[in-house]
Amino acid sequence: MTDGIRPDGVPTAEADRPARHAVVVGGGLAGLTAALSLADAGVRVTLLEGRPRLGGLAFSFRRGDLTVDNGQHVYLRCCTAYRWFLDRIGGTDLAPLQDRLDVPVLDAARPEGRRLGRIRRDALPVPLHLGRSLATYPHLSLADRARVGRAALALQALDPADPALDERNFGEWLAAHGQSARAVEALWDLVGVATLNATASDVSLGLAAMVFKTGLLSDPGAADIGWARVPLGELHDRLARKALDSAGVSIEVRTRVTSVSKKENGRWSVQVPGRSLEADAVVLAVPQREAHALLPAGALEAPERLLDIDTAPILNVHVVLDRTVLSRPFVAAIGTPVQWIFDRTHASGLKDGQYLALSQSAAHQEIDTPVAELRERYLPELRRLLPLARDARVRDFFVTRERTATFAPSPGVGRLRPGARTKVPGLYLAGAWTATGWPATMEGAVRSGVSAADAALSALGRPRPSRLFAFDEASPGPATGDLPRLPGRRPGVTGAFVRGGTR
Ligand SMILES: Cc1cc2nc3c(=O)[nH]c(=O)nc-3n(C[C@H](O)[C@H](O)[C@H](O)COP(=O)(O)OP(=O)(O)OC[C@H]3O[C@@H](n4cnc5c(N)ncnc54)[C@H](O)[C@@H]3O)c2cc1C
Repeated sequence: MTDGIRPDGVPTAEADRPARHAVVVGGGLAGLTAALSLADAGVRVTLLEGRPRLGGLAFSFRRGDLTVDNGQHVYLRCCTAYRWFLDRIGGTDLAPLQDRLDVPVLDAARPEGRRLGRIRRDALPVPLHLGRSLATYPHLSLADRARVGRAALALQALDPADPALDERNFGEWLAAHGQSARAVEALWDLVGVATLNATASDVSLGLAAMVFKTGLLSDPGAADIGWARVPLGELHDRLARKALDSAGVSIEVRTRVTSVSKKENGRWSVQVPGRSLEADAVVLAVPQREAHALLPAGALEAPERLLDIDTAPILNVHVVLDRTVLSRPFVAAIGTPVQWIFDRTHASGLKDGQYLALSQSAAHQEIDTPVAELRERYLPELRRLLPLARDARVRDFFVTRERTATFAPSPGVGRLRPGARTKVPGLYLAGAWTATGWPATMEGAVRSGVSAADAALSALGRPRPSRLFAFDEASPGPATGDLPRLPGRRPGVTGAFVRGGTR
């Protein structure tokens, strides 16, 4: 008998003894969620993070008087787990959602005055909620608009959990469904590159179907956009730390875990420089390469698969100007290398002028380009897109580069992503790269943390805390085992809107 669990999976009296200790490795959103969830269930939790701060890939830093996010982050109304997380840490009001989806899209190639298109929704049921917006979208021809409508209906009929779809290529599927290069640029990639961090030709059809069905074709309000009106660090570091503290989690930053091993007494030993911690359960909430390095032998059937999960970069170009040149909180762009522009002025603490962040996803070509070259490329584009920028003085220009921002959503990636449970009792995996059914997002990270906590709690014989995020009953939640997902089982997605309260 191991870890207080009989072979038939029933917790023993041993498992019920108080103050079981769990160590969570990694203080990104997955680890924060796992730690909070375990502590809420009465488990004694230690959270170990290698960096000096919490928040993982979604963090802030200071640059002079500015507080800068490493990269613009948004979420959607359908991101019910991330919304639960915001609520749990007391951050909901600091990262509100739009009342209704409204994305201004500027086409730099069109004459000034005729550049603006809008992707908006109205209150009609799906798919009619986007019908009016599509019918009047100026960046597509009439014929393209009709073909987009037909492709959307075909997409709606796909089952994203079908493993065969994961092997197929979204770009090829779009071409086979009559989508022109223009439709891909002005619509499918406009949304897909920002959410999946890859262009359609590099994306698994299963993941693309998941994103478009969940965001645009499931519930009228599903794609309403939310973003932090404060620096990310305010949410994912300060408020998360406060919530962890009051839940009794012991937090150690600047503490890098070097190995994890099972002891003869059945407990776990977690090695950090100079000492080791003993635990009944360990959650590895670190990126896939780090997880591979820390996994003890036999923990996964094919651990080398983790190394085949590729990564994709995101570049953010930050421009501080002496005046306001963009009157909206954000715009998307086509006909230019610029992808999305966000107004960061208020969140950064800038007192006068305007601070814009250009969020450049799937930035393989530019991730190592020198700042001076990026400046030469992006300032003229900004001036081309935003007429008021032409007379503005640039006060500061800098870039942030995240080389491994997300896992690459390539065809076939689904079979590489393990669930929360490993083959060794007491050791669990979390991270946006695990088998959540979602692309690499804050939502996926939180869902993975909940799944890992669920798996650990059932092994420790602890009841699930009532305040823990509930995967919808119609969809049992992400796969927790190291097993291939079954056709027809879309974990945590089909019912994702039920709690969302859309309007
Ligand atoms: C620029 C950028 C823009 C993005 N935009 C969006 C967006 O708009 N919307 C969205 O939903 N998502 C977005 N994402 C993705 C999102 O940030 C991630 O999917 C999510 O934050 C991943 O969380 P995680 O906990 O799985 O992993 P991570 O954040 O990578 O956390 C892992 C943690 O483990 C720590 N660690 C690693 N090894 C060890 C060790 N040995 N010991 C101790 N600690 C260790 C790391 O320091 C890190 O803090 C973006 C990401 C980037 C980089």
